Amino acid sequence: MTDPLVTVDGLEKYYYENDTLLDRLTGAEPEAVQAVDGVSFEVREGETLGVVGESGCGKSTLAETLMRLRDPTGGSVTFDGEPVFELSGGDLDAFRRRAQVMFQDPFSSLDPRMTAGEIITEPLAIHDVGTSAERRERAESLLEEVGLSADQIDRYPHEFSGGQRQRIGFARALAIDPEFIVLDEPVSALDVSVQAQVLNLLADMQAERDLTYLFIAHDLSVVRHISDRVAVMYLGKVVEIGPTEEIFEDPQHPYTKALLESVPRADTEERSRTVETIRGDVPSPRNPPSGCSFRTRCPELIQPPGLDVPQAAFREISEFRTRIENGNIDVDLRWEQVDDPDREDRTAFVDSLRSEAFDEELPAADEDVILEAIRALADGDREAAAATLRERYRSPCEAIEPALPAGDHPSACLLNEQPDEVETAHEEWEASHDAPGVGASSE
Ligand SMILES: Nc1ncnc2c1ncn2[C@@H]1O[C@H](COP(=O)(O)OP(=O)(O)OP(=O)(O)O)[C@@H](O)[C@H]1O
Repeated sequence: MTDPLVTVDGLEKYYYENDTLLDRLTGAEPEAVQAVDGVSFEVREGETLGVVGESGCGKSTLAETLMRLRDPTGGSVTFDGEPVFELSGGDLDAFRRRAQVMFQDPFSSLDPRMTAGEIITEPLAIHDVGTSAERRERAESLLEEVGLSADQIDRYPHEFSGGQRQRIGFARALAIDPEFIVLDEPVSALDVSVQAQVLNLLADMQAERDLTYLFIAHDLSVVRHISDRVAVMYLGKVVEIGPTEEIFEDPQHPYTKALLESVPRADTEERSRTVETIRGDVPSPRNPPSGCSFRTRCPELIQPPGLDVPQAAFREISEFRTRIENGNIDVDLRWEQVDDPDREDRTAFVDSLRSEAFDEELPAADEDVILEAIRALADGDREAAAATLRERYRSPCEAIEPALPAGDHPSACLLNEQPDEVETAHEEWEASHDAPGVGASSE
């Protein structure tokens, strides 16, 4: 289980949505959706690497790009020593036989006009393997292998249940005897009871046929039992990767910890504890946050040197800052809410926004700074409000981009061990921000 079968190195897939002729004529910069943004990992022979992350974090784009179903915008993939994006002719054909993909939705990924037998044998026909009688025989035995019966070969997808359709999809992926299968959310659309059966089938087949899997899911509990290692993705990047038990027992990245906190617990004692789920929405991959992309939702955001606000309050301050920086506070609406069309009662405006934005008690010095910022907003000076908060509350997490160091269980977080260049940048940043309000505004 040590040799890598698949090596993904700095893989990048940006979608350029606004790259129209007009944009090109006017010289407008195309707006990139940074769906996969510099992903590196290995899948070792015979193992299952689970990839998890919330919807939209780039899992399917990663799968499709590494299978060469989409063109990458950067990086490379190596399959058994061969550079996948440079293959052509017979070598590309061989790759397409050795690596298969099985998609999520059992209701849309199978062609409704084809019988189970036609669906399963299609890859064999494409690659011109066997006579049609041999292919039919192969489909019958595959149906049996995946827990269906050979006499269902002439039925259409609508005659099968969701779990049975996934079995057909899996039989199709197995038809050509691949070594590597990308399973893209193979059980997400199924009931929990059926999920377990399909997962068992995947595990049995892997053992029987020495398969290597890349198993994609948005749900950590699904990958736990089938994966040897797990990679956690957030906004197009891998933020942590490691052996499955370590990821579950000793998660390193605040995002992984938050994902684990949101997994429902079986045991009652644990179920009753306070579970802090991940706050806020995933930022747009068109405009990901600077520095660490998880910082806008992170419960462990690092404070600048010399500042020591209780963490919950710091988080509220940071969220308030983000709203101001992004222009997400409607000043006109706030004045309407305080019922002051002449905009004279600044105190009412300040009290109203202060109590809406903060549940936490703030230290006196911070209370003053927050009120100063809100007064600037009341005066219509959003930039002054943003600058006031930026000066005191700028976090290294927004200035420095963490990276995955080498090792068995790395995580991309400034709180954890980082590659030398990131450590150095962090130290230099700290040195130039020695106390709240000192030097911070120079950036
Ligand atoms: N063809 C496309 N053109 C432009 N943007 C796209 C395209 N396909 C996906 N995206 C965007 O890229 C990002 C990543 O999408 P992707 O489907 O890879 O994520 P995912 O983690 O697989 O999500 P899900 O689990 O919902 O499928 C999303 O913001 C999505 O809107």
